[in-house]
Amino acid sequence: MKVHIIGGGNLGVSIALGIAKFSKNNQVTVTRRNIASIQYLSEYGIAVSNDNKHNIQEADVVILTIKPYQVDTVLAEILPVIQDKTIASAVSGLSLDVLQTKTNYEYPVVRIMPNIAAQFGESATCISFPEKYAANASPIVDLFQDLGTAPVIDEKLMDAATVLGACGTAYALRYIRASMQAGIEIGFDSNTALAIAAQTVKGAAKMLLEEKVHPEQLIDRVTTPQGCTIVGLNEMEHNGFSSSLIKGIKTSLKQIKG
Ligand SMILES: NC(=O)C1=CN([C@@H]2O[C@H](COP(=O)(O)OP(=O)(O)OC[C@H]3O[C@@H](n4cnc5c(N)ncnc54)[C@H](O)[C@@H]3O)[C@@H](O)[C@H]2O)C=CC1
Ligand SMILES: O=C(O)[C@@H]1CCC=N1
Repeated sequence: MKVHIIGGGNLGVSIALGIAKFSKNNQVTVTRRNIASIQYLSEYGIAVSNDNKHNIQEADVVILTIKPYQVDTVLAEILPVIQDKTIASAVSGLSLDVLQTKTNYEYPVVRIMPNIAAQFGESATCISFPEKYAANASPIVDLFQDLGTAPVIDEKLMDAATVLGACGTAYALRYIRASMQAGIEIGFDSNTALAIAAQTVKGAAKMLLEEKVHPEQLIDRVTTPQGCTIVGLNEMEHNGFSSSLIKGIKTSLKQIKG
């Protein structure tokens, strides 16, 4: 499959690199208004252009990784030249209904919500589409499975998926940063603290994903009675650790829903 990504910014570039590295059956081109900062993608065999219509004719799928306020301009430019190509949108908050209205119900549409770990084959990409476009969506689901996991979900959960799966990258990184700061305070240099904190999160996530158990079952294995883990965990909870995460995630969701 040939993929044309419009919007070579943070997300567009991470998807393009992910495809080049992990999805050998697919080819990718990228456009952006100012291409100076993404010229290096050509080293990965990714053609870049500042013309959204360049390379678009050869594409099977057009992926939109632009900001919500850029959608109308881009659609006005590309719709006259893309006939029945599938449009896959990663634009946050843009529902399939609104996208279909903007495209006059004439194009197969798919909503995708990847995260920037696509570049490392580790995105959690939620996908939804109208049932009538299942056949068009199928190769897109396959592609994002190459870039991590790609569950198909009910569209009413796509905003929630944006928060949990895409914003979630930032939340996880902030946890790592806080651990690193604490690590420095208790004696490590910053590089060592970061390496330990990041690997510990990677290990915890890997155990969860492979053992498919509730996190608390693994926490039980770490918390020695009257030991140092449980007193630290309880102190964090007294200070609102879980509560602040839950409140933050709900606030992010409110922001998307407007
Ligand atoms: N950054 C992330 O982690 C994620 C972002 N998203 C969504 O993806 C979209 C893009 O987000 P980012 O990549 O962070 O933004 P960004 O600002 O880094 O990327 C957007 C890119 O589109 C380009 N662009 C703007 N107008 C254009 C046009 N007319 N033609 C071609 N290219 C144009 C810009 O130059 C920019 O490079 C947003 O809707 C965002 O909500 C979704 C999931 C994760
Ligand atoms: O912060 C944002 O609005 C975008 C959507 C998901 C990740 N970044």
